[in-house]
Amino acid sequence: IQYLSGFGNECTSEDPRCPGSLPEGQNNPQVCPYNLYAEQLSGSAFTCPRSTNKRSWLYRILPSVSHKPFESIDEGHVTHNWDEVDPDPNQLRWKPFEIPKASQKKVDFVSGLHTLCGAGDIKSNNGLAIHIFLCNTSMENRCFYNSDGDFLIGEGHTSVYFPFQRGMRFSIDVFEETRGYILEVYGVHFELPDLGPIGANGLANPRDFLIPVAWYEDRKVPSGYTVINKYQGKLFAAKQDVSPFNVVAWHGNYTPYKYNLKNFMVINSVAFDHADPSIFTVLTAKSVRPGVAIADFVIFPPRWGVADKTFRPPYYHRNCMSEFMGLIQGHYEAKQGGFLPGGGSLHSTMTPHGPDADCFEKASKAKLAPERIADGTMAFMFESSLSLAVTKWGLKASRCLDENYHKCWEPLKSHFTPNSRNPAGPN
Ligand SMILES: O=C(O)Cc1cc(O)ccc1O
Ligand SMILES: [Fe+2]
Repeated sequence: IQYLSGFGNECTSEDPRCPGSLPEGQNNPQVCPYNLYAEQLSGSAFTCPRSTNKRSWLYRILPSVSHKPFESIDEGHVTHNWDEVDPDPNQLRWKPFEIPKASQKKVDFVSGLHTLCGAGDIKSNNGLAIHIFLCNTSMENRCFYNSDGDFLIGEGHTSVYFPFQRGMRFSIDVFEETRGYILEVYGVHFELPDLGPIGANGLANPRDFLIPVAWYEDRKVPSGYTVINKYQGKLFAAKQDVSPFNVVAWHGNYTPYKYNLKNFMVINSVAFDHADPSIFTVLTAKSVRPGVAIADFVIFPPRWGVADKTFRPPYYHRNCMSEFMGLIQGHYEAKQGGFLPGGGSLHSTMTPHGPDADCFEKASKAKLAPERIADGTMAFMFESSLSLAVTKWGLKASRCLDENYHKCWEPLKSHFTPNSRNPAGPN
């Protein structure tokens, strides 16, 4: 696959098998080149300001409307019911979510979707959901699209994240038992965070976002191709007799894209103190309140720790935001044990959290030489201004909730020495 690069750019692309397939100078010729159908995909209201206006023109073999009616299907475990269980402010941690064995049951991306937590309202386009997918089989003659919002999808083996924006169809192939995390935001799109005093460059650089070029298949599927749609939180399926991946040419700024987390340009403290994790924001889905996100996607990438006279791991914290964390690979610096790749944790609004007792003891005594932090590791956080509710699957059916999580802080003891200002005086 070839890619164009840039974040949110206006691009044009033609499948090289059909040169000249993009109409010249207009979007709706009476007859399109190669007798294609013109179809607009709108990712924003027509009337959005230019800076947030998103749409693409697709030139396809058949328009998307060539399908049989949608019917409700009973697959996966997606929900947007945030009242399934009573609220629970406790620190929650999940062991690695179990992937079904292919030898026992074939499960693809859609049938392996499970909603873990979320908040807000799908119908008024305000909120988010965090889903886990657990699958062992490729989607065969099936594709998926989400009417409710954008899906930011990451899986465990690569460090590549795929935001599939609202309405875009995709089909996921897997080569082994596969697990991953999805951050869904309703009604808004992910953006690059502003850089402020950092300047014009840094964090996730726009040119590292890759957009696939046009490529079509003109494939009849007599047995039926199934288009699955998540609409108002429920799954529906419609049959058609051709592949939907029939776009010969397109232009616009509303496209699928992918980003490799290894390209993240890490900025951090080079003098003293632990900077807030917002310095590691890859993408943000903004709310209408300035500086307040529906959800931020934040990573904890491999880097150098060099801060002097500093307790270097994450500080103890209570936050008005909700913090869901996952681990793609390696170990997270604040929790050496218990937080495992493929698991997760949720520290809800104002719920205390921070390094486990072991981490505190070690980091308080450590010699502060320059040190590689998180080599071979990729942890991430979905941080939201909404107060998240956990689903029945998350609390019970997944059978992965770690009942002993709170014990990692139990050994914390007072070191208070009221008569001695040990160790440091003013600098
Ligand atoms: O480990 C966490 O919970 C996330 C986190 C990271 C950090 O560097 C500072 C604060 C914080 O809550
Ligand atoms: Fe925190």
